Amino acid sequence: MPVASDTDGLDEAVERSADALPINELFCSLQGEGQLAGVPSVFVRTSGCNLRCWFCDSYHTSWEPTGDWYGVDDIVTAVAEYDADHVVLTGGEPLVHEKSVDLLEALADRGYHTTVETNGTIPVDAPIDLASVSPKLESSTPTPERDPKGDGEWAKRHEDRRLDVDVLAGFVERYDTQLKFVVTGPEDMAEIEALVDDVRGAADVPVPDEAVLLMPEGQTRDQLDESRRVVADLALEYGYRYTPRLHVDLWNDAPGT
Ligand SMILES: C[S@@+](CC[C@H](N)C(=O)[O-])C[C@H]1O[C@@H](n2cnc3c(N)ncnc32)[C@H](O)[C@@H]1O
Ligand SMILES: Nc1nc2[nH]cc(C(=O)O)c2c(=O)[nH]1
Ligand code: SF4
Ligand SMILES: [Mg+2]
Repeated sequence: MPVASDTDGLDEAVERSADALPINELFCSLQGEGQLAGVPSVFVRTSGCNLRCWFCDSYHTSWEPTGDWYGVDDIVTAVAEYDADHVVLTGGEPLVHEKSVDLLEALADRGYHTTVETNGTIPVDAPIDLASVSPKLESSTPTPERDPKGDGEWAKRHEDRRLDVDVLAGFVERYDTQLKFVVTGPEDMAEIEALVDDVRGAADVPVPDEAVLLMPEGQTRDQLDESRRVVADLALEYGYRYTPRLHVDLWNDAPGT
């Protein structure tokens, strides 16, 4: 069923989020992205997002959100069916849902290592072992030409919301954090450099270059064949870290991977 597309509206989804989480999918795979790439992990994908990246690889959590509502205990039970001690909470944007904090607390109580995949626009206080923050660049904005659904109706809202340096600095200060940028080409680098500088200026802890990850844009193996080498060369040139999209390399765009 359709679920929250945003946190602004007083729709049924937001009311329901008071006692449950809208889950789009829950599966076990290898972490495909970032510093824990290759680690067997259970993925809990919530539905609903406050942004609309034109390239979103999880269309049915953002542009057309769908999912079913589950209580935290039921989610923990489903996670425990798998033989993995890492859990990745993702979406959609998991932090639009207050109940994500309860889920993270329940997972931490049971000894799981938790990663949260987030766009870094919503502050949170929760037991998070790795904050995998993916700040959204101008190249993510759904302009009329790039909008996968309409004629750019979301462009302004996306632009207004996509970056908050103080919120990003809060993640860096509070959690072990990786800043994982989706790179569409060399034109993204000036914005990445300026943003990393701004976060360094706002945070009272260091942000080492190895915590800044460049990830090629691409939802399919064919798309990554075009982008991964360009982005790897940019990582070498700028001294940042490259991250593959291992799951796409291995399983292309198959669901549940
Ligand atoms: C679907 S998002 C969900 C979490 C959160 N909303 C976010 O954007 O970080 C999960 C990860 O996939 C990345 N991503 C989404 N679409 C992508 C694409 N077409 N190519 C590369 N990475 C993509 C996001 O930047 C994020 O790091
Ligand atoms: N294997 C695999 N690794 C991932 N790392 C982050 C993902 C995400 O969608 O947040 C993801 C995903 O969807 N699959
Ligand atoms: S912020 Fe994440 S879930 Fe939301 S549209 Fe962008 S990539 Fe998709
Ligand atoms: Mg994914």
